[in-house]
Amino acid sequence: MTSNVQEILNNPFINQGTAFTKDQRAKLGIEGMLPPTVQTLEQQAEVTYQQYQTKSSNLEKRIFLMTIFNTNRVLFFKMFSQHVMEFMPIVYDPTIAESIENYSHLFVNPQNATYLSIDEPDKIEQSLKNGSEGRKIKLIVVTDGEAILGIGDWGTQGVDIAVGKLMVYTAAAGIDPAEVLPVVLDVGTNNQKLLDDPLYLGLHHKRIKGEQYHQFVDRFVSAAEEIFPELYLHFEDFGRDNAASILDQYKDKILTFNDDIQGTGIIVLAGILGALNISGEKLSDQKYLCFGAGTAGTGIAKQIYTEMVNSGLSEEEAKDHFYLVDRQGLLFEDTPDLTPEQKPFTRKRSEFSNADELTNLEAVVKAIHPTIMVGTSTQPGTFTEEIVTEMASHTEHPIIFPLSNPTKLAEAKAEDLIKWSKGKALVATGIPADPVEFEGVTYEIGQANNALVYPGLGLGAIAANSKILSETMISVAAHSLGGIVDPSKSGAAVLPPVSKLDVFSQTVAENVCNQAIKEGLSQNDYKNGHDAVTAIRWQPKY
Ligand SMILES: NC(=O)c1ccc[n+]([C@@H]2O[C@H](COP(=O)([O-])OP(=O)(O)OC[C@H]3O[C@@H](n4cnc5c(N)ncnc54)[C@H](O)[C@@H]3O)[C@@H](O)[C@H]2O)c1
Ligand SMILES: O=C(O)C[C@H](O)C(=O)O
Ligand SMILES: [Mn+2]
Repeated sequence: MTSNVQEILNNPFINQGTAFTKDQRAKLGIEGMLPPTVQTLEQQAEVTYQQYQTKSSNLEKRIFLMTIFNTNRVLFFKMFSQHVMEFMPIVYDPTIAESIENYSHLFVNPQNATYLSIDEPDKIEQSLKNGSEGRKIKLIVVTDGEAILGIGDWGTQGVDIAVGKLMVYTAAAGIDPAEVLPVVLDVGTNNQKLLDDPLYLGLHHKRIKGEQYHQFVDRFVSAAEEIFPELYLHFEDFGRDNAASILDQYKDKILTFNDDIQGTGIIVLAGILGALNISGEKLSDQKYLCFGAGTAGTGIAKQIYTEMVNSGLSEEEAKDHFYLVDRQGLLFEDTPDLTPEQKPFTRKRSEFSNADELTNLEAVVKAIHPTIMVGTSTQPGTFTEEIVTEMASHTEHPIIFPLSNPTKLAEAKAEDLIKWSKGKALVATGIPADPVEFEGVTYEIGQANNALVYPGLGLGAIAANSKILSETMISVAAHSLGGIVDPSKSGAAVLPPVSKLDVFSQTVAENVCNQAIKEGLSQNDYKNGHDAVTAIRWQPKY
């Protein structure tokens, strides 16, 4: 049995370590259990950051930060707030990919996550209660690990994406870390390497599909809604066969969000609006090419289509701006194996004299002359020099977003895109990219990663205790990201910088919350978004 005293120092939600004052130490009965000098949070953050700097690899840095996270949440988030730009790629994408791939072998602590097994569905309710330990959970990030970033199926090891996404929620938008719960639905894995590894910590069987899978997901959703009545339920990295159908099943009934579909849709729309602000062009003049029409690719296309319709185009007119390319090449009405999300954006073969040849990206780019090309294909290096120069020869300001994560999967590097297009391309990448120097101009590269928007969106929806997440709340979020970048400056980024993440998350949250209030979706008494958001925003302090 653990004594109460030990529980205090082992509970990251209440532990303050060396910052416990003499009075607190006496009251809590922990005198003599810490060195005598009482430190300030600032001193703790300083000494911990010094230790962090001695770690040489990014993975070691992440592992070190996780020990702080597991020991003392306030200290962890204090440091995160002081070093946002530096910590984002360590805590989150791309380093998180390495941590997921090696999870079972690196395991030391479950990080207050909840692990649900499809083999024991009767334990869902109790497991959620155990995991939350009486905390009032308002935000769950759940994954089933099937499509982690672009690295595929990692089974139970995918839990780290839920943990990492939640860390960014708190760092960016001040969601109280005691009110969140990372959840993994372990339904098996088709990753043979994991199945063959006796040390793999998840279920050692293939993924269960069909009715049993859907019942398990539904039972989890019902239990979570029942146990945590004010819940915002965030789905992350589900596979292409399930992500959109699960969202459609719940989006009009509960407050839920799919990050890969909606979060990515919002950030890419915001990036395109930023790019058009720089080029002075109109959205309705653009030709949009999606490369990799899976969960994210079709989610983005739908968001941009919705924006076109909202700005006055008919549905038919708006659809005519889209071209989707997947494994089969350009997607036509009669292409085999279309997903339900791809179908609305397919083309007619009769539009092209060489339709049968449009089986690869280069041929499609030559045939359609896109002005926007967004990569969510998981295929590295596929935005080649030939393709980019061809695109740039037909449009003054090609908008090119290689979004596949992590770094090793990106369709192109920002530096190459700027160079190949002779500085014409307006670029954003999924992972952080350094500024690019080209012919005397410094090009800032925006990060089109849903992390720039999901925290503010969630904070706004939670502050409103909204009934659902409406399309207009989503659209408001996309439009909130303008204004921070000065588009008249040469080489300006298409999106605001991660260094201002906390500032624009607040703007997004207030606007989203106001929209919920306006639509009558809010279930609390606040009259405006500013008050509602400010009231719940958590700060790292003792
Ligand atoms: N930057 C961001 O915020 C962000 C957000 C979501 C996803 N992503 C990235 O996008 C990528 C895709 O994620 P997803 O969740 O949509 O996965 P997904 O599996 O649903 O979609 C990938 C799609 O690419 C297609 N594809 C595979 N090989 C191809 C090829 N050779 N040519 C054309 N298409 C091909 C697949 O058939 C599939 O439709 C991942 O790398 C992910 O990290 C980035
Ligand atoms: O996790 C990220 O970095 C973004 C996105 O959700 C992805 O799946 O790639
Ligand atoms: Mn994702």
